[in-house]
Amino acid sequence: MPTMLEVTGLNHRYGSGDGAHVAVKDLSFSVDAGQLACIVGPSGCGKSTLLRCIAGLIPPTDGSVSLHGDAVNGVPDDLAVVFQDYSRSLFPWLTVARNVEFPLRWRKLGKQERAERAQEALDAVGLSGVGRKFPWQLSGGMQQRVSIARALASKPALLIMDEPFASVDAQTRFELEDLLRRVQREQRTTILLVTHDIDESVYLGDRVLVLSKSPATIVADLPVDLPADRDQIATRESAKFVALRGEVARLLQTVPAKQAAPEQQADEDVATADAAEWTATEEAATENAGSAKETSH
Ligand SMILES: Nc1ncnc2c1ncn2[C@@H]1O[C@H](COP(=O)(O)OP(=O)(O)OP(=O)(O)O)[C@@H](O)[C@H]1O
Repeated sequence: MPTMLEVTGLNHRYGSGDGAHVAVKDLSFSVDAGQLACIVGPSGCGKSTLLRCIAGLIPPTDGSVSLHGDAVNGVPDDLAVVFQDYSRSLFPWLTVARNVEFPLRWRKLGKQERAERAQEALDAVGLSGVGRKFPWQLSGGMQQRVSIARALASKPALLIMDEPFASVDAQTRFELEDLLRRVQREQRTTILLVTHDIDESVYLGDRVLVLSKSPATIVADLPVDLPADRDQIATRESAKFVALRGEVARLLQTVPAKQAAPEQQADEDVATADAAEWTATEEAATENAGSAKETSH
């Protein structure tokens, strides 16, 4: 598969002098066309900064980003972003169909084609009949589907997602994860998705990039060797899934420490506690599996 995204020697520093904060350090990776790469890292490590640099929203202090071989300087036309907060990303005064069509206004497309593209995107996310409603008439999960439809309607070369399912309930989250994997495979969309959720990164990803504590750098790039067809119950119970999520948790638990501001250290402690909890769960699961095997003998 050709390379869609290439990040080379990326650095980003906020401010200068004594008050400077290095958020991203010497970060390099690439994503192949059609791949879904998940990024997981401790809270405050620099994930959003990395995404902003990749999306061309802020220029990196050093290093480069290229999309299908073209250097990114400013937001590329063929890039779409889905944020966590769907309620602030949709226009409440526009219908769902108009929201989905909105970014297409800057494309050289006729009115009819814009409407067709919007309908196709709504069909793809299972919202065929709601084009005439307003976002506030929909549930949170449906609103996030509209955001995804809007991103897909522009047929982006790269879809960037920043914690897209963090604001919905667990059941809706599962549905949206399955929807995303289905749409990604059907449309061969290249996706870079940031999540705090270790399980989600393994369930969704073709690979998982694990970041260090701040400043963000890559500590591991793990291929997810799970079948392409995933199931919320069977996949999460499989030995491969449990092993991978344990590996990610361990990596997050042992990422190198650094001098952190007290409030940032508190956030990092929460992320590390989460990772420790997963490792403990995994050990318990492994022990249970072991005793189950022993019992069956
Ligand atoms: N505009 C800014 N000016 C100065 N410092 C900033 C700015 N934006 C972010 N930072 C700092 O850069 C570091 C990384 O922030 P960033 O938001 O990229 O992390 P994150 O991993 O996305 O955080 P979270 O997991 O909480 O979403 C943090 O210490 C943050 O305080």
